[in-house]
Amino acid sequence: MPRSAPPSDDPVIEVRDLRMTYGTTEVLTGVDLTVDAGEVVCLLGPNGAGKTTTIEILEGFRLPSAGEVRVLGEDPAHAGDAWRARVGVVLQSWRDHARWTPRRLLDQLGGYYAAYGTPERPRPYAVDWLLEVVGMAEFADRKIGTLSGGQRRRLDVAVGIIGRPELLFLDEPTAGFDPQARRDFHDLVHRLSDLEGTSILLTTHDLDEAEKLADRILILADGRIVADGSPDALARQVAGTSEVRWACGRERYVHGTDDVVAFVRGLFEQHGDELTDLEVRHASLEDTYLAMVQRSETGAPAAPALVEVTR
Ligand SMILES: Nc1ncnc2c1ncn2[C@@H]1O[C@H](COP(=O)(O)OP(=O)(O)OP(=O)(O)O)[C@@H](O)[C@H]1O
Repeated sequence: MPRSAPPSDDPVIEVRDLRMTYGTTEVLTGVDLTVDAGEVVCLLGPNGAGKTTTIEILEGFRLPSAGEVRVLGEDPAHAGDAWRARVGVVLQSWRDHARWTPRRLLDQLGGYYAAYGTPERPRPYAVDWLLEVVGMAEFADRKIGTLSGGQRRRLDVAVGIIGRPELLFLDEPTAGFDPQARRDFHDLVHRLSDLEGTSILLTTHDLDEAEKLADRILILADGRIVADGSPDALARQVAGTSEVRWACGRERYVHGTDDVVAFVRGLFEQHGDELTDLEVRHASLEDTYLAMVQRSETGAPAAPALVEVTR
């Protein structure tokens, strides 16, 4: 596939004060977020926080109660077919056309996008290439109805990107994937982002996946975005971000610190040759995430992720 033109400077997604109420329940209470062209942004949040609601509003499948939403420069609620051809959506498990083969389905769907191709961004992707990159080449000519859950999920991804989208929405894309399929999928996201310049907004509950894929992480809790930054930048916002474990003779110790070098230097000065073991663990995205969500729920400053204990 040819490399696409470099992304423009305009944000691909701009959301201001987005609100969503179901009945009397206010699920989104003022979401502000921006996604720049070419970014991979991961939206995290507890169950029921409103991630799917937010994504569906951005996809134009759900009308918000209030707020300003621009996706690729348009309001998704009123955008037309040309806009939709530029946006990729991976929906939950493809169940239609059980007697068709993945190749035929992708051929058919790809045909709809041809009219929206441009010299810089020809559409759709070549079906053989796509079948290969989503790891479906060996199932390409099987009936869709006979595919396993994980194989079908790969087909969902292929269906979502056949039109060579500039912006791709992925709502829990790897749920049900085995470790190999998950790794293949991560490679695909990197490929789309690095080689195609595709902007990607995804949700996941797998923090390891978020850390691997995201340029930037957004945490949605209590109806709004409570944290926004790279995994490293978020970790630095949480106090006591590293854990030092050491042993002196038969005694073992643990201490949380945000200045590992100074602390370890002090340990050597104090114990020198008596140290028999030393291990440093930096706060994981999970530590950071849990501290941030806890802070938003209680309104209190994030508790140090690690507490000092001995033995
Ligand atoms: N059509 C609807 N009618 C009424 N309430 C809804 C509707 N859709 C979602 N909700 C409620 O809105 C809240 C947010 O749901 P949403 O699916 O957006 O959360 P989520 O963050 O994607 O959750 P999860 O991580 O569990 O997938 C939940 O309390 C849910 O019950």
